[in-house]
Amino acid sequence: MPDGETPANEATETVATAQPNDPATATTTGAPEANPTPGPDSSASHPAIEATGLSHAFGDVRVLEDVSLSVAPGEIVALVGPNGSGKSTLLRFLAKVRAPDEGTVTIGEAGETRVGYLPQQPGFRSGFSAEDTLQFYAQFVDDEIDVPDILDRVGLSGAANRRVEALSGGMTRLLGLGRALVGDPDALVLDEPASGLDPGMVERLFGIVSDLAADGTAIILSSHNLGPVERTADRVVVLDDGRFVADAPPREIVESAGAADLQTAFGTLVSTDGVDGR
Ligand SMILES: Nc1ncnc2c1ncn2[C@@H]1O[C@H](COP(=O)(O)OP(=O)(O)OP(=O)(O)O)[C@@H](O)[C@H]1O
Repeated sequence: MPDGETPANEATETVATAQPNDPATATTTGAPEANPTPGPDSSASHPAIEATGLSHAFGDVRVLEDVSLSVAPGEIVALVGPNGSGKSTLLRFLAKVRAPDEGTVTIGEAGETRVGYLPQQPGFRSGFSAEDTLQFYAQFVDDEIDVPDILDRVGLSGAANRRVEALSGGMTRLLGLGRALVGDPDALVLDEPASGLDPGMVERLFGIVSDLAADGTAIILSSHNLGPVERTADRVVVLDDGRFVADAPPREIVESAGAADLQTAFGTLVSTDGVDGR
């Protein structure tokens, strides 16, 4: 890495993801089975992330109207909704990258829970390799970080020495996931982690998520990939028009909609007339 330069992300929102953490523990990856994780840790006394009464507007565009949500350790919560329904906005609040007009977000107990955040459009400073980039973030963590292991987990071992500006869109997203994993965070906020990934990498991505949850990581992710969401998530929260129109295990949502699958149920729950003007 050239002296005096760093591969720090140019987007301020993502700088907040690098937090002093414990060393990463090894996890395995692979295609997810149907809801393969043991599920949320119901014995945990505190949610990893708790949001209460969040409301927000951009000018006269009301984006969120009094939404509340909690994510338990080991739980996978999928946030789904039409384009422009407010998912990214809510996830920024949950990651504490930005504050809502109203409401509170509490992360764990006494500020001890560490959060990794993958923004919808992760950005990296050009001129540095994928490995150098993760090494940069690893220096902020007290313990030694196995960067090659993180690259392997997100499927980027073969591109470790490639400059970030030469990564494809999907590879850039995987590097963003790798950055979110530095330091083995207790909670992960992932904004469309599967976007732009090929089908094999989508399966791998949800496999990584399942493995992390099985190790106790609380995960909330947004996704338009409703097949993997239905197979992987413990709970699906459907956001439409600034409010939650469903918050239940995927099977319950499908059954209560009398649908064959989550994709079909989604169509009955939200307006699909196109992006609204809220
Ligand atoms: N910084 C901003 N300034 C003004 N309006 C914003 C801003 N960020 C988001 N919005 C508006 O808030 C609404 C919700 O946007 P958001 O990005 O949260 O939706 P989303 O559900 O993540 O959409 P998508 O699925 O397309 O990514 C949209 O109407 C969007 O135009």
